[in-house]
Amino acid sequence: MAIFEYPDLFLFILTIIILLFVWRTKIRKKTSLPTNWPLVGMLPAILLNCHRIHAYFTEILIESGGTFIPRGFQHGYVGYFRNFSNYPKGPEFKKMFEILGDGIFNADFELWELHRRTTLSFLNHTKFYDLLERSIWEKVETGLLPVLDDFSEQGIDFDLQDIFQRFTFDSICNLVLDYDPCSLCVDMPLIPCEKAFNDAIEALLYRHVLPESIWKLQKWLRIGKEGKLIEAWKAFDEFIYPDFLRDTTLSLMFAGRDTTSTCLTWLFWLIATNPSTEMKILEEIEAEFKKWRSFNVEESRRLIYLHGALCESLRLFPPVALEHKAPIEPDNLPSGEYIKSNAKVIVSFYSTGRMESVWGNDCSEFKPERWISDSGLIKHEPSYKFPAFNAGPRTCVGKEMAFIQLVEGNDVISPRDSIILQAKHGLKVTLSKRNAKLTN
Ligand code: HEM
Repeated sequence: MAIFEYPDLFLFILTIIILLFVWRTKIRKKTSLPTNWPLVGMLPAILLNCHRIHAYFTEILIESGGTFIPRGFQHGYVGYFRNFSNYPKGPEFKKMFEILGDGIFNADFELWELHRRTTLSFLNHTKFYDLLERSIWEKVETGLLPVLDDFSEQGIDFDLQDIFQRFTFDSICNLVLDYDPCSLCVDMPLIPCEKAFNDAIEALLYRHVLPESIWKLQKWLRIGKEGKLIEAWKAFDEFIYPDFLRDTTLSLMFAGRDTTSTCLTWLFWLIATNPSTEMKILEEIEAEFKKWRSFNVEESRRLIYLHGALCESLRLFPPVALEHKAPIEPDNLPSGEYIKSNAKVIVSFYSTGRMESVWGNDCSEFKPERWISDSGLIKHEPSYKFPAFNAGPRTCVGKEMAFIQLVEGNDVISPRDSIILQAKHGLKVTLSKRNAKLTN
């Protein structure tokens, strides 16, 4: 070849090519934006980051100014929305969450309005909060306390997330089915329906990431996460008699079990890794109530710092991390992006909580203080800034109920025991009595 007759020129061109390659690799390393490959589009990057998908989407959104249009794996947009009536959840959402049938989460338009009115009439009933407080407190006394005491006496480590999941599962069954399955007791019985929620939620998350054809194939072959989802479905139908109320009941159980237990788990992880926060929560309880004792919902409103810690946990780890929308009419997003009708819009609540542009430079730090105003009260943040309970007409109807459970869950542990974080997978902890620990 002629070029080999001019070795200097050959070396020069080779050096330029290598430099270009190194430069491109370096530039690419600095960016989180996925490469758009022929045929497979952005799927490889998405699959590589599957294990940290929320964090990955956050990096992408920060880099692209809040709105991102992925290509090649699904028709999709990740960003923010407005104009509620144009943004139902759409048929794609229902396909993914088929397990919830025609319940409130899957419903749009008239059916959703009907569900919402019915659910609110149940939750707004004058006797509801008395009943709720009594039933949660009973669960704390007959379930949570004895189980924690037992683990503490034995000095063995256990999964706190499992405890909280059992706590919220029993509580929600009590309210919705008027039946307490007693999954939270010293024997820690295996109740298939209770465990089925974990498999179902994992499979539903994977459906967001994998192309529809792949998860549908897995479903057909009954393998992987889809196989587990089929088993979970069976467990639900064996637990809740599949009549016309099945979808309503299961949706409320979905809403009430994992959200609150996830929030409690993350809160305790955050407290365990931020010891000064733990001390401040304890000092506040001591200052308000003088000595350790249980407190009711009304009294709990005086615990401003604890409230701030809960909001901070929900900001950093919102249990519902995403929201789906599918516009009826084409629209322009606030960022100016044009979206077609029926495009899938995913709003990331997780990312909103971790944007410097929304929460400031210290957005990744756990700081309950950011929720306390100069006058020492809880700061109200607009729901579009703090969407852990969603924003707009589809705001969570169980927010008050969730806060009651969250506070009662803390009521038990904070004053009594100390948590030592031990290991990964769930939240492995050992519990030791605070007084005993102090005298050691
Ligand atoms: C920390 C606890 C909770 C959090 C963070 C939370 C968050 C949310 C979010 C983000 C949504 C919107 C979901 C969507 O539209 O796709 C939602 C909806 C809903 N939540 Fe909660 N939730 C919590 C606890 C509860 C509890 C205890 C209940 C009571 C049963 C409940 C009942 C509902 C219902 C029925 C909806 C559907 C509302 C609608 O579509 O109009 N939630 N929740």
